[in-house]
Amino acid sequence: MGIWDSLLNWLRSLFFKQEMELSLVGLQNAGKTSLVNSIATGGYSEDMIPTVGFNMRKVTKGNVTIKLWDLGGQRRFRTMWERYCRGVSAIVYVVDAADRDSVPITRSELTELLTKPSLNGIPLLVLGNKIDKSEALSKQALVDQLGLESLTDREVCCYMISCKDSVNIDVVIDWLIKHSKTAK
Ligand SMILES: Nc1nc2c(ncn2[C@@H]2O[C@H](COP(=O)(O)OP(=O)(O)OP(=O)(O)O)[C@@H](O)[C@H]2O)c(=O)[nH]1
Ligand SMILES: [Mg+2]
Repeated sequence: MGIWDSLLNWLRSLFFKQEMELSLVGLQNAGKTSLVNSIATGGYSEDMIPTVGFNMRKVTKGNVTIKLWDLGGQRRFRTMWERYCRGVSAIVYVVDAADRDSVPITRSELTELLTKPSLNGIPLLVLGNKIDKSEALSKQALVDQLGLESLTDREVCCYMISCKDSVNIDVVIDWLIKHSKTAK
């Protein structure tokens, strides 16, 4: 590579390099840590350890460096969700779409989180995970049961995914990259 090419590449990387910060929230066992692994390496494991508190991971996709706050979903950790969602480019809310009994709780936790004034206007990506399971809800059923259509004061998007079978992980990454421009 000539010196001009190197210089051009360097300039390009200066202008196009983007950073974003995201928080992953949702009930325990929804698959948040599995999603981080899926985005970072495409790996998947059945033997996951529940997240205690939170983990931070940095993942680079193309020119975008994504800082991910992977939060614990057990009840005792939910009070810290708001703190880690402040100032992020997007909130990613992961739902176990195959655990139908937990949907009312996940809805009330989401509603509670979104009432926080500090999180006003932050885009929300809702992911219905585990669609490899036959009992998983359809996208429309999940949207209805979570009441997503009534959320009108921010951008809301919903995808159905499987970390296990790597379904729609590419669509999630595209959505994240598109939202990196608003990174602080
Ligand atoms: N069938 C299926 N199982 C999944 C999928 N994604 C995650 N799991 C399983 O769900 C369980 C919980 O996954 P985690 O990623 O640890 O869930 P989490 O949301 O991080 O849980 P906490 O850290 O406790 O909040 C693990 O046994 C995973 O293997 C999926 O797409 N399909
Ligand atoms: Mg976890």
